[in-house]
Amino acid sequence: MSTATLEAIKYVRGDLKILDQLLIPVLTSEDAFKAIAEMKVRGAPAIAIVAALCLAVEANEMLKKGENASAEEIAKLFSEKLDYLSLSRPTAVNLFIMVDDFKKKIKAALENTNCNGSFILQLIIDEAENLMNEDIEENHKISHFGADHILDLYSGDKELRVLTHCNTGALATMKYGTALGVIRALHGHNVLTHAYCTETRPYNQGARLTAFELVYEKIPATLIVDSAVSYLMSTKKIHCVVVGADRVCNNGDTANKVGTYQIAIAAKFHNIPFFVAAPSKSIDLNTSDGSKIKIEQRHENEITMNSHSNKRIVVDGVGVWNPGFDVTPATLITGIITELGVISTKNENNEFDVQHFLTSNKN
Ligand SMILES: CSC[C@H]1O[C@H](OP(=O)(O)O)[C@H](O)[C@@H]1O
Repeated sequence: MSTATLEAIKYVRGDLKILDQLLIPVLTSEDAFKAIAEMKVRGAPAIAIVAALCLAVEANEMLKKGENASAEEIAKLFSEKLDYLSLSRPTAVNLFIMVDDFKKKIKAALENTNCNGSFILQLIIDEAENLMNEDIEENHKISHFGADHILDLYSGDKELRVLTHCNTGALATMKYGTALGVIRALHGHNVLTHAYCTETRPYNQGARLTAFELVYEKIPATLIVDSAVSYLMSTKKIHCVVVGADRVCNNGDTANKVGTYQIAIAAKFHNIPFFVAAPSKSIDLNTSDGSKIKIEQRHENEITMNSHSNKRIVVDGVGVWNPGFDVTPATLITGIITELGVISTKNENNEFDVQHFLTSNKN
C-alpha cells in the first residue's frame, strides 16, 4: 500500500495542525469545536481524533506551565471540555465514543488516591496519542480485510471497478482511510482497473477530496455527479460499492453521507455488492437501528450559496432541506468491513448482529 498518502492531521506533542491547507493551528478546544462544526476537518474518525488532540495540546501547555491544580479540578475542567466538543456535530459516533472513553479513564484515575493534576494531564495526552495511532493501525487492517474479501469475491478478476461516495481517505482519518483505504489496497494488488467517485453534493467531499487523493496516488479515477450513479451502474461493469460510515447500529443500519442510501438502492437493483468500511469506533451498539440515529441538518447556505463567489444562486423564498447524512438499512448492505474482519453473516431479517461479531472477534 502506498505510504505517500496525504495527512489531514499533523500532530507533534504540543502542536496540532489540520488540513485546510494545514494552515489552521488548533490550540484550544474552541479552535477544534469551530474547525469540526465548520467542517474544516471532517470525517468520523478525524473529528474524534482532532477533538482528542486539541485537549492533548491544552494539557501539554498546562504541564509545561507547571499547572498545580488538583486532580479533581483538572478532571472537572477537561470533562467540561469533552462535553463542549461533543456538541460540535451529532451524527458520527466516533466523537461520542472518545468522549465517553476519556471520561471513564479520568474517573478511574481519580479513584487512585495518589493521583494528582499532572497525572490527569498526562493521561489525556497519552490517550489522545493512542487514539491517533490506533486509527492508523485500524485503517491498515480495514484496507486489507476489505481488499482480501473483495478479491475472494472476484477471484481471478484483475480488472475491478469500484464506486465510492464522499471522502473516506487520508483526509477523513489519521492516514490511509477506510473505504478509500480498501480502494488503495485493491490498487496495491494491481486488480483495480478504475475507481469512480461521486461529487457528493453539497459539500463536494468527493469532487474536492476523494478525486484529489486518487489522482495524488495515481489511481485511475473518474468523477461523476451524484445523480449519475444508477446510469453508471447500468452502462459500466461496477464490481462493488465501498462507502464509509458515521454510525453503524447493532443491526447494521448505517448512517453515512447523504446520497449513500440512494447508491445502496441502485446497487441492489443492479445486483452489485455494497460494502460499508468503518472501524469499530464507528459502531454504536447502544443504538438498535437506524431510525434512532440523530441526523445532522446542515445550513441551507451549503446549497443556496456559490462557495466561490459567495453569491446566492437560489431564489429567495424556496425551502431548503439539507440533511448531512442518510441511513442505509442493513438489508441493502452486503458486508461491513472493520479492523476485526468483515461482518457478512446475516440473520433471518437480512440484518447483522454486530455485537455478536465484535464479541467473537475482539481479542
Ligand atoms: C472515514 S469518514 C466517514 C464518513 O464521514 C463523512 O462525513 P463528513 O464529511 O460530513 O464528516 C462521510 O459520511 C464519510 O463516509
